[in-house]
Amino acid sequence: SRRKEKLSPGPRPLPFMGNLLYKEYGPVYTLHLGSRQVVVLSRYQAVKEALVDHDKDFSGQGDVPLFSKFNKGNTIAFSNDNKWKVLRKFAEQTLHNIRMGKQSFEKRIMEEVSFLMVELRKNEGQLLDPTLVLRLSLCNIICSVLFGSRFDYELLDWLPGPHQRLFHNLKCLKHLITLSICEHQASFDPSSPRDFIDYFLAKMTQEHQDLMTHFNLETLETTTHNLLFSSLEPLSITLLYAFLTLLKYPKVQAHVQEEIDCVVGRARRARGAMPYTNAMIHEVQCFADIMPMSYPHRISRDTVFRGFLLPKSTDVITLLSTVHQDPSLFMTPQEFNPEHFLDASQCFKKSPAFMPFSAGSWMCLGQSLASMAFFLYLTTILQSFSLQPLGAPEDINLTPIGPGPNKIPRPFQMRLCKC
Ligand code: HEM
Repeated sequence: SRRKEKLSPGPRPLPFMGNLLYKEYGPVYTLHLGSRQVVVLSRYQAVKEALVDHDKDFSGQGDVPLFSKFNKGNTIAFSNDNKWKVLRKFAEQTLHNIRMGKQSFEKRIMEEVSFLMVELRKNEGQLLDPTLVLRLSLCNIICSVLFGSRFDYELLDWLPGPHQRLFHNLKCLKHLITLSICEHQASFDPSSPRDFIDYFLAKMTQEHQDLMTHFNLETLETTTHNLLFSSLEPLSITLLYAFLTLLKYPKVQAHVQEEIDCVVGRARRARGAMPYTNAMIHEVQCFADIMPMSYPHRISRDTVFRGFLLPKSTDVITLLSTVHQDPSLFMTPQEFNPEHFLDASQCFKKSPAFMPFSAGSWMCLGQSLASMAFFLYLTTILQSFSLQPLGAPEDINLTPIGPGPNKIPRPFQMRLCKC
């Protein structure tokens, strides 16, 4: 009965969260962040029940003031109900069309990997901090999907100001997008869309008489920006973590290389044929756990969840990191162990607790692009090079730097040695 329902318990106020709080308060608790109350969900079962089984109740957009200020609710993440549905559906369909099209994801990624390999070969045998070159390369993949073009690595070297500005200065990115949209308009052929911007322009033409349409130039700018901004950081951080982890665990690296040698050349580079490599990539993503929580969501109607009343408009945070460390689903959650994703016959085994991209209807839009990029980057690089650390592997520190919404690996250098 409703009388038994109570607000979820929780500390007040506490500046941090995670597994410690789970131990004290269980999988559902309330945090008081200034004047706001936020309900926090931990571990696989509660997170999955909220994001997948109760997705209609948890379907409101939470608020992240920085984003709302910049995008004014005019994009996919952090837009209102109806706009989110329309833009999200369009973006999903468009990314699917591009993935399956003549210039598929795979072709775009492999083209970029070949440029990266030329750059890496120039550094063979030398100490290299791979951060910048990887970022540029991954940025080019996203640019290829969104704008149909890539930047020359040398050209980027000549851009004024530190490179970080290109990635972090929101206004600078917006300017780049505006320029690209103008170029697209000048060469636009509705019968053969080349990239995300062309698909959006085609939709704008289709709906130009609809006064209520969400498809206009301003939304095109903010949505393209949203896709660029949401993708660059997680893609490069994950790949850097993959390198760092392979440096720390040379046996895992050797195992992956054996599998590559055995499969590539005989068969197409395919994830299905490379279970250990696939397992390693899944494990890196869970272990690195670069986005420890999903974006905030909001309860869309009064909801009873696991015996607690969550009133309409309550903000909810799901702690993905507690899913990745859930001992009921991972044998050794504190250790890097690709066996988490292998069965007794060493075949790849999915885990329901694999949630780096979150789950349910809010799940990351870029999952298939990101997964394909990790696989093709890692297999191509490890086919040609073995990665060697600067010091002893056991001294490599995998703990992330600083507090912040994302976990970022410590800067490192490595040597690429020809296999
Ligand atoms: C390793 C790579 C990536 C990781 C770990 C990652 C992770 C995530 C997570 C955890 C969310 C929040 C989901 C939620 O609120 O429950 C998210 C949302 C999102 N991601 Fe990614 N992402 C990655 C790459 C990408 C890429 C490549 C793209 C673009 C092609 C992308 C576009 C987005 C967008 C647009 C959203 C907002 C979705 C919405 O609100 O409906 N992400 N991502």
